[in-house]
Amino acid sequence: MKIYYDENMPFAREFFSGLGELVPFAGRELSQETAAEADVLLVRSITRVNQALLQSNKQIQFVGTATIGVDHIDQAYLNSRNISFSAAPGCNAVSVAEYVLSALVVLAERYLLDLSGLTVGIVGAGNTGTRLSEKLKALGIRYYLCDPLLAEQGDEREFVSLERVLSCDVISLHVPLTTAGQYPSYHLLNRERLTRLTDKQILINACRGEVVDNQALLELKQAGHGLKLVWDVWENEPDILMPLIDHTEIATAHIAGYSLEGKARGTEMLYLALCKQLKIKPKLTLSQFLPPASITHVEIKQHFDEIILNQLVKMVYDVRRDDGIFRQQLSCQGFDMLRKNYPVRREFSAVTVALAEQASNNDVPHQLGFNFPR
Ligand SMILES: NC(=O)c1ccc[n+]([C@@H]2O[C@H](COP(=O)([O-])OP(=O)(O)OC[C@H]3O[C@@H](n4cnc5c(N)ncnc54)[C@H](O)[C@@H]3O)[C@@H](O)[C@H]2O)c1
Ligand SMILES: O=C(O)[C@H](O)[C@H](O)COP(=O)(O)O
Repeated sequence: MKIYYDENMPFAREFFSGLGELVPFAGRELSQETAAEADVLLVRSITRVNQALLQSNKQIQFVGTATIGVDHIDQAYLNSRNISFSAAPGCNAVSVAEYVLSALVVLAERYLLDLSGLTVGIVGAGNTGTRLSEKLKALGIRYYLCDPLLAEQGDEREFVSLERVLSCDVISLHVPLTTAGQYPSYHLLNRERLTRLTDKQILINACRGEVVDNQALLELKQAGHGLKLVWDVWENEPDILMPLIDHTEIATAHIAGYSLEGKARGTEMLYLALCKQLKIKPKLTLSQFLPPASITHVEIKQHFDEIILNQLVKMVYDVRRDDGIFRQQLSCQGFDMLRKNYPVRREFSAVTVALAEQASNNDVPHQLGFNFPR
C-alpha cells in the first residue's frame, strides 16, 4: 500500500511507516500523475483534493487532512467515488487560542490596555472559539459568542448576534470558510461591516483569509482608520496582499495553529482514522514521539496577578517572535517557506507551574492550560 503524505506533517514517518510504503510530497506541487499512484493520501491545507487531482487514480481508498479546516477538500467528489475521508477536528484549536491570548497580552502592553476591562467577541464557537473562551474566562475577561448554527442546534451556551460581537473591543474570528448555506463566511466581514468598526477596536483573523475582504480592509486602513489588526491568515495565500502588512499590529504566516502539539495531533488523528479504516489496532500514541519542551517547570513564589500570568504566557509563546520573523524574512523566504521552516513552539500544557509554599493557591494557570499539580 502506497501512503502519500505532505512532507510538512510532523511524525508522519513514525506513525505510518508500519502501515505501508511512504512517499512524501510537497503540498503545492502534487500533480495528478503523482497522485495517481496513491492508495492513501494524507494532505495539509495547501493541497486541493478534488476531481482534477484524483481523476487518474482508480484505486485510492482513503484521503485524510491533518487540519481542522476542510475548505481545500471536495468532500462531495470523494463521496461520489466512495473514498473514505477523515479530517482532524480540534487538533490545533488550543494552539490558535494561545496565539490569540499571546497577541492580546502583547497589545495590552503596547497600548496600556487593561485586559480584564476588555470585551472579546468570538465569531464561531466551535473547538477553537470554545478553547479561547475558556482561557478568557480563566483571566476574568468578558466574552460574547456568536454562532447561529450552534444556537439553532440547541447548544445551551448564550449566543449573541453578529452585530453585537462586532461591537466588542476585540473581535476574534473562528469560523470555517464556507460559500454556501444559510451562514456563509466568505467575506463575512465585507466592506460595509468593516466600515462600521471603530478606531478603538482590535480585529483578529486566525481562521481563513477569505473571511475578511482584504482589499476593502486595506483601503480602510490606507484612509487612516485606527482599527488594530492581528493577522495570521490572508486572502489568496501564498500570494497575499503585501501592502496590508504595514497596517497590521501583528502579522504572521498562517501559523496560529502551528504548535508542535497541534500539528502532531493532526498526524496522530489521521493515524487513528487510517487504522480504523484498515481494521488495525493502533499501537502508537503521540506521547511516544513528543520531545520535552525547553522549559518544563516554573515555580511561582508569590501571589498570582495579571503581570505574572502575562509573563507566563509570553514565556511559553510570545507572538512577537513570529511577527518579527514574518516582517524580516517574508521577502527572502516566501510565505510557504516561512511556514515550512517554522521554529518549534510548545503549548502551555508543556509547562508545569508549581506554587512555592507561601504562594496563594489559585487555579488560574491550570484553567489557562498550564500543568498545575495540586
Ligand atoms: N490559523 C490557523 O492556523 C488555523 C488553525 C485551525 C483552524 N483554523 C481555521 O479556523 C476554523 C475554525 O476552527 P474550529 O476548530 O473552531 O472549527 P469548528 O468546526 O470546531 O467550529 C467552527 C464553528 O463556526 C461556526 N460557524 C460557521 N459559520 C459561521 C458563521 N457564519 N457565523 C458564526 N459562526 C459560524 C460553526 O457552527 C462552528 O461551531 C477552521 O475551519 C479553520 O479554517 C485556522
Ligand atoms: O485548518 C487548520 O487546521 C489550520 O489552518 C492549519 O494550521 C493549516 O496548516 P497547513 O495545513 O496549511 O500546514
